[in-house]
Order: sequence, then C-alpha cells, then structure tokens
Amino acid sequence: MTAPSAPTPFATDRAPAGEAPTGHDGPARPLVAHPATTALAGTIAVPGDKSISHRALMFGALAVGETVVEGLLEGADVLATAAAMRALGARVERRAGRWHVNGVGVGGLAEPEDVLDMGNAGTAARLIAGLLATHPLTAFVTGDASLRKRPMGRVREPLERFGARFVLRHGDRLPAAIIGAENSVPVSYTLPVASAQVKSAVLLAGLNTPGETVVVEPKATRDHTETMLQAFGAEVRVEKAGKGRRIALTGQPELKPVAIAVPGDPSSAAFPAVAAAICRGSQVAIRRVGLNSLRTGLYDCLQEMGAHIEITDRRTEGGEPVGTIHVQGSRLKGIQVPPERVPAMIDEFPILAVAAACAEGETRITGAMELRVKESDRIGAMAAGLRAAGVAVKELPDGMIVTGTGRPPPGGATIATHLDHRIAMAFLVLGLASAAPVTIDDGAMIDTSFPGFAGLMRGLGARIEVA
Ligand SMILES: O=C(O)C1=C[C@@H](OP(=O)(O)O)[C@@H](O)[C@H](O)C1
Ligand SMILES: C=C(OP(=O)(O)O)C(=O)O
Repeated sequence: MTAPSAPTPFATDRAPAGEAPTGHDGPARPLVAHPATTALAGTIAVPGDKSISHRALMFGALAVGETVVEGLLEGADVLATAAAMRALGARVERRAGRWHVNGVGVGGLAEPEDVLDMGNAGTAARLIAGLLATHPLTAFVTGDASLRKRPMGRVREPLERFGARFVLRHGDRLPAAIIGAENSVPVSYTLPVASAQVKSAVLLAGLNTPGETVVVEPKATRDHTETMLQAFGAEVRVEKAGKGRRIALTGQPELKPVAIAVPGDPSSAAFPAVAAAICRGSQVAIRRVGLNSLRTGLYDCLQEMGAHIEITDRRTEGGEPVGTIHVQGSRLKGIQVPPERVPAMIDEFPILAVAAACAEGETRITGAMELRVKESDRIGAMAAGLRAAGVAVKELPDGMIVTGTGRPPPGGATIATHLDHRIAMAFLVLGLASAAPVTIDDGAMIDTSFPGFAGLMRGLGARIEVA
C-alpha cells in the first residue's frame, strides 16, 4: 500500500520509508485523486482555523465564566484539546453547533486523573505543556506515533526556567511527565527557532506566574495567542524588536470570557486555492478565510507565480481580518520563496510544492528547516512523493528545488503520507492536475485539520475516491 520513498541524505528519525501508518485506530484509508476532466468551480467555506480553535478552548478554560465559540474546527486535533481541557477541570460542551467553555480561572486547573493523549496535535501538546508547567500538579502527556517523534525539548527548556520539571523519553520525545511549579518565577526568553508554539507555551506558563514574562522572537510568527489573550483581558504588550517582536505579559490576570467567531483556516483554504490555480479554467471562491498577514505567505507566493487571485469582502471579525479568496486556473511560473516569508506559510509548503510541480521553471525553497520536525519530515516526504509522481525535485537540508515543465506532471504513483494530513491533501490535489491518478496510502489523518475535505473538493468537481 505504501510507496517506497527514496532514502534521504538528511533523514531524521522518522519511521522507515514504507512502514505502515500506526497513528490512528483502524485500518489505513487509501484515497485516489483522478485528473480533472472539467474545471473546478464553486463557492465554498473551509472549517475553522486550527490555531485559533485550540486557543479558544484553552483560554476559555482559564477564564471565569462562559466562553462561547462559533465555528470551532471540529477536527481531531482540536477535539483532543477539548478532551484535555475537560480532564483539567473545565466544562466543555457542544450545544446547537456552538462550543461552550466554562473556565476554572487562571491557576485553577485540576490534576488530570489519566494520561492526556494529544493525538497528532503538536500545537495542543506544546501549549498545554505551558499551562501545566505553572500549575502545582503532575500530568502525563502522550500522542500518536507521529507526535511521539516530535521534539519537545524546545518547550521543556524554557518551561523548566519557571520551575517546572519534565521527564521525557530519549531525545526529548513524548510521553512526558510534567511536574508543575508550586511557586513559579517569571522568565525572559529569546526563541532559538521561529515558533509560535514555543512562544505560546512560554506565555501560557507566564499566565499563572506573578510578575512579567517576556518572549523575544527574532522573526514574527502567528500572533493569535497575543491578540486573543488581550481580548480575554490579559495585559500583553507587543513591541517591534529588530525584525521580530518583544512580547511582555503580566501574570495572574483574571481572564474574562468572550464570544469568539473562528474564521476559516487559511492553511486549509490553501488546498482548494492551489487546486483551482493548477486546474485549467477553474473558478473557485472561498468565503470568510482568515487573512492575518502572519498566515498568508502562500497567497503572496501564488500571486508571484502568476496565479489570478482576488480578495473581496475584506473585514475584521473578532480582531482578525477575513475575506473571500477568489482563485482562477492560471499558468504558473517558478519563484524563489523569500526565506523571511517562511513563518507566514510554515504549514503551506507541501501544497506550495504541488503548485511548483505544475509551474514552469524552478521554485526554490530555503530557510525552512522546521519542516523536518512537523507531523512528518515534510521536506523528505514531499521530495519522495513528487519524485514518485515524476516531478524533478532536489532536496536541500532546509528546503527543496522543484522544477516543473508547465505541463501536467506524470502522476500515476502511490504516495506514503507518514501520518501527515498536509502531505495527504497536497498529493490528492496533485492528482487533480496530473496526467494519471495519484493515490495516497492513508487519508485518515486529514480529519485532524480538515474534516470533510474530500467531500468539499468533490463539490467543486474534483474526483477524489476511496482507492
Ligand atoms: O501556534 C500554532 O498554532 C502553530 C504554529 C506552527 O508551529 P511551530 O510553532 O512549530 O512553527 C504551525 O506549524 C502549527 O500548525 C500551528
Ligand atoms: C504542523 C501542524 O500542526 P501541529 O504542529 O499542531 O501538529 C500542521 O497543522 O501543519
């Protein structure tokens, strides 16, 4: 079922190529995408933003009173956060399509009786580690086969400075035991990697710490933690610092509940957007997509590649810019992705590589080393999959060079997705624009971030079926 992938000289400690997925219950769910014989057309909405959904549940769980969330992403990653917040003492309920969170107040989280299983969700695991680090409790955290391979030392290191203790497996991997500090001390921390998860873990630990917690980020990353905490009533000051930012949080605020309308996820919208751009004659509109400039690097790249993209109905909802993205089938050309844009499109590289495979000329991605420690080694997984589908690709330590011919890639391969939802969706989109169908070994992980993906794409005219 799983296509053998070429060995990579930059291989990390991922499962060996060809190993069956083991990160979800039940058998693998192979899917196949057939070359589009008609243009994709229609107006759609994608599910709610994953980053904002995790935070809405976590901050609601720390507020005093009831937070109501509309448009929450009901994907497996966010449902794992909901379950964890319940296990920590908050009341989290879905009623009439809305999520109601009754919080316990900052400092009020209870010791969970059982292991917190964060499934496939790196964001949930790292942000919750921040919360646990400054509550006087002991908690055990684990995840699926993918999450158990991802580095947790990046949060252990700053969180121990607050006074927390961590026991992790070799290489700072989950499962972890986290013993929260009884009397935490504030921390000033400069991020060694551009990571909104690490920034957020430190700020969340700072919430239940007296005094001022400071995070300096050398490159600006998504700022949902800062803007949402401000909306919940915390004192968070953000200043420019060189090319990045300095964020200072005053600890032990009383968080007040808010009503949250979660915008559509620009990282999910990226898949139908690229599908429209690479399938000739297509006209697709995606409504109410979040357009925070720290998230929209992919759309800048697509425009530079020559994609016809227009944004209408721009407005601000709940502190976040949103709008309708219109994409037309376009002739694309290769580009050089500016490395400084990487944080603003960190999850979009798999689908950018697919756009590059359909473009004419060379697309060069550098400065994206972080892709090697996502749900899979996304550089290795994309390079192997594109090669299997007949696309010329050169793997770099921190990126790749994809060379397209401007004609449909050959396709006709079965792709190993390595428990990675974005690899799975990216290759299904490639199949729509290839000469022969593209099969993925397992589509089950798509539900982590984009439940209903295949159905939504079928509604636009795509042929994506059970293989
Ligand atoms: O903070 C967040 O919500 C996220 C931050 C990013 O991770 P890093 O912080 O590891 O870059 C991103 O890849 C992830 O999907 C969501
Ligand atoms: C990297 C991602 O998520 P996480 O780190 O939360 O698993 C992603 O959704 O692409």
